Amino acid sequence: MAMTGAKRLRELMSKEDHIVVAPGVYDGLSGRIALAAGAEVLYMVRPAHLTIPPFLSKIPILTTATQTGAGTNMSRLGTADLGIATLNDMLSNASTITSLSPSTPVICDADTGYGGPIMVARTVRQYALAGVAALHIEDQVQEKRCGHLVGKQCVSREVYYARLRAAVKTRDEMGSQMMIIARTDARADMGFEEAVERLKGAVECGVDALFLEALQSKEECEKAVKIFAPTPVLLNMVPGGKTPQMGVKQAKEIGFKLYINPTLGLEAVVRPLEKAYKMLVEQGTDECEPIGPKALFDICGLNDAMAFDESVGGAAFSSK
Ligand SMILES: C[C@](O)(C(=O)O)[C@H](CC(=O)O)C(=O)O
Repeated sequence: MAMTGAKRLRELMSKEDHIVVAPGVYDGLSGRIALAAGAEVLYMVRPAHLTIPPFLSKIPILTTATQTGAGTNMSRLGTADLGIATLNDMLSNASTITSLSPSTPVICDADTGYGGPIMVARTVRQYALAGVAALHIEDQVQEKRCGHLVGKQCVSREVYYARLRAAVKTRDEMGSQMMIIARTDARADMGFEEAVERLKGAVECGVDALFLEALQSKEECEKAVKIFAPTPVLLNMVPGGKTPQMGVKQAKEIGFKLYINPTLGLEAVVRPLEKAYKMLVEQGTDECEPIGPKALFDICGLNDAMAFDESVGGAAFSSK
């Protein structure tokens, strides 16, 4: 099985003096836009039958983003990040995103794994088959919520480790290179020390990287990176969340190997979209600066799809 995205992500993660930056994407359009913006890593990939659209051909192909759970809940289901998206919702969204550019590593939220060890195994298998480069599994209860909300509850260490062992064992049995990232949400209600102990145990379970959710200060960030070295540590930068805001440069200086900003794409669209819809509803007009339908579809590979059709003898889009 080709695991190009996973292999690339491993290469990137092992580069010295390098931090992988993965902007959060939540559907095909946000994925396309992140790719065009030249992000280093996305949560996504491209179908083999499509060549690179001209507007993308000048940007580095090796881009990475993260498929955000919050984004899938909000964008696909119109629900809050309360663990409402199921494996099938996440998987279908992940497949959409990974299909955009197969050489691009896509990192996906796998929440709690969606059940006991047998279900975690199923999740891991399905994500790997969908071309996901890395996923993270956490220790929240099934009725989970966004890691930056209050009132989180965690399962016992034993239950958590069974999830992680199931993930690692399944991945290994498949011969997949997909990375397994252990996330703990214990910091909020159990404290920093418990979160650290949980992740130490996670390393024993054979995971590849660590995600201490909602770190509360710069000092905690520094401590975490130091304690777990050489295991790579991810920083989850949520604008307005529990972790002090820091850019990629500072995160890299601290020693994080992976920087995700899951809600960036959501934050960027909500207010402008709200404004545009309101204007039409309330004033019967719009103030957008149109780029027109053709340019809109070009963002999603219009030219490329038409060229493909013609190259195999299709006549529907031929200009002749
Ligand atoms: C990383 C995360 O799990 C996600 O859904 O992308 C969320 C992000 C968010 O809701 O702010 C998280 O729990 O941190």
